[in-house]
Amino acid sequence: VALPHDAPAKRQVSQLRDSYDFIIAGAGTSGLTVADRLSEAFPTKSVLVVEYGTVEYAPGVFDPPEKVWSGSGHLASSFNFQSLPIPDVLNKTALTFGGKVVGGSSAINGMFADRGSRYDYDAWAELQTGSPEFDGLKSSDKWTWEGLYPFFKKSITFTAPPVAVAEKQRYTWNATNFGGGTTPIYLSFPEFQWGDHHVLREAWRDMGIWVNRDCAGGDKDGICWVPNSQHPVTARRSYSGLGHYADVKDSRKNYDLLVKHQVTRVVYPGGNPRAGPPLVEIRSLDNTTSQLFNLTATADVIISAGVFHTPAILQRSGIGPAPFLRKVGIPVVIDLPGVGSNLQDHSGPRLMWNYTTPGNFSPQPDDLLNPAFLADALAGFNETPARGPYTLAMSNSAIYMPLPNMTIEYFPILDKIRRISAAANGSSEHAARYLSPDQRSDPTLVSGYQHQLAVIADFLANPKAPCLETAFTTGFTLSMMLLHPLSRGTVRLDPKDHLQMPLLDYRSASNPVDFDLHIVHTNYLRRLIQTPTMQQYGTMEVLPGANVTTDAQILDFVKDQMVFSYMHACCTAAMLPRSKGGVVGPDLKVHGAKGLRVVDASVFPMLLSGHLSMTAYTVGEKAADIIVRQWKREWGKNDQ
Ligand SMILES: Cc1cc2nc3c(=O)[nH]c(=O)nc-3n(C[C@H](O)[C@H](O)[C@H](O)COP(=O)(O)OP(=O)(O)OC[C@H]3O[C@@H](n4cnc5c(N)ncnc54)[C@H](O)[C@@H]3O)c2cc1C
Repeated sequence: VALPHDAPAKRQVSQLRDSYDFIIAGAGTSGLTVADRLSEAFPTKSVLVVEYGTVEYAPGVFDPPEKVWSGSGHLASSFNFQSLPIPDVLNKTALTFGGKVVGGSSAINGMFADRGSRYDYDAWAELQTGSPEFDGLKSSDKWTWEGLYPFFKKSITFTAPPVAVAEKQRYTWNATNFGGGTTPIYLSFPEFQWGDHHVLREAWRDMGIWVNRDCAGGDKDGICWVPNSQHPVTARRSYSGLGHYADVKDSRKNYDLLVKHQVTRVVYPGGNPRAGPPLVEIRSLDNTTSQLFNLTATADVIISAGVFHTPAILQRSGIGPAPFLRKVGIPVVIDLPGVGSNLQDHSGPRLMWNYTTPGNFSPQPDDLLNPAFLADALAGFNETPARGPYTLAMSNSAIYMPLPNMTIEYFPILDKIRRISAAANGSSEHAARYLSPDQRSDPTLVSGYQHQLAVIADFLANPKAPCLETAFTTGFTLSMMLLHPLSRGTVRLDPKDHLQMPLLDYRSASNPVDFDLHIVHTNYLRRLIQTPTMQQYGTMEVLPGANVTTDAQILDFVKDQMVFSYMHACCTAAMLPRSKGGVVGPDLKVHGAKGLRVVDASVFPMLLSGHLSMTAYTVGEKAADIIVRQWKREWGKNDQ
């Protein structure tokens, strides 16, 4: 395994070629996937990736020298965002992050390597209907579960655990759903579990939740095991900075990486978006007073700067909602209202408890305070294969619960959503009312949002499509993640300084149906406390707490304890028809622009029933396949 900090990178514009065939903005999860595939497919063509951060060592979520388990670990460099105040939730602010390093967020994330449910991706395709460019796709080219499944497999290499480990931890999986991939993005099951893990899995079963032997094949409901993105032998973090750069760089003379540079915008000479590909304007971050440089791509410019910076680059380029661009003094190149709209993230409060009759939950994180246990843990991490607590990231099992399985009273919620989705213009329930004030008058955004609400209502009615995720982490607490929020936020340039971090308006629970769902989740999950397994340890609820009983009290609890971002923001440059507020088409090309594509989590049309990295890799793989096919046709076979 190559070490990421050994990988060569360029740091000055003077080290670059005169021009490149492909230029990619952002060396993150999707961006490096695309760069790897393009440089592999076209050895005589050149690929440049421009990255804001630099090449760093990216430790796992819990790696030495850490001596106290925190569940977040010492991370590589990140962008730290604080959102604007959230009026519907006590004017609190959301905290969220993004990787600022080669590897992007795959270098700092929780290493929970799951896929969404088949219904998520089929919902994407449903939202994409109604325009010829999407409707005309053959089925393998569609952005459905079936259309993505081969790329999920291609994007990773899964290694089954040794039999003894599988038996000890009772891991189950279906190799068919993982097999075939040889890409060095490694997925594996850790050797170690904290002692309370199997207690909780038992308690989930007491609740009547079924065990799903494999959740990577699209059927994602019940109790799931989830692999971690880590090497099967060393248990070190596996991420795009390694698998799609350091591991392949030596054999790719046509693949360059420029670090410590910000892509500020793309420039269409004469402001004509049909005369592409555009120039890529960058500035050095070693010397921010230095001049701006323009780089030339002959084939495509691909923006992969992540869910917050991708819309910022587009807006600085004059591609975005025209009224906003005019307000902040940017000449409009393409009026595209969807740029920076449709922001979604997983949110929810946490359930907490104490055991009054402690059981034998050994080993527990506190054991690390014992010098002998710690010494063995540190030694185990350097053995081959690695063993012990440092092989476990944060979590690798979770429950995925459909709404009809959590409450029999879900019809009123569906009714509410459907009423909002179908309400006529002018009605007090009309969907527009739930969008931010600057978006309500845009018919494309409203129509796209109406369709999303209708799709979410169908999704929530489906007894196989999950609505709640609760992932195990040690420490007597469980997060109640709302998988398909109805609220939508925005990302906008900071009018005071366009080059700085964009402003995030999370607008959590601006559609109050999200509160209804949080209440269902809380009522449902607190039943865990009363299960025989938990009661044998005298379990007492700490949060919400015994005195919180009515829905009104639970609502107050939700507002008080809400985590606004589980670090799964998406969808701010959605792959949807323009008539539904979309930003890119099925080939990832920005609507109305030539030679400009977006490939990262921004293009997801809607949030999914899982964490995002595996889908970000997969979108990168499918996008690369589309781009390679298009340019192979264009350049002819002899040129490859
Ligand atoms: C703290 C955290 C924990 C998470 N935990 C999990 C998890 O456990 N499991 C999971 O599946 N998902 C998790 N996620 C989500 C997942 O990792 C991300 O959604 C996914 O990796 C995003 O990929 P991306 O390609 O869209 O963007 P990124 O991987 O974030 O890449 C964007 C890249 O663009 C660069 N960039 C930004 N602006 C510019 C610019 N102007 N010029 C040049 N470069 C720029 C950035 O530095 C970055 O390298 C987590 C995310 C975070 C932040």
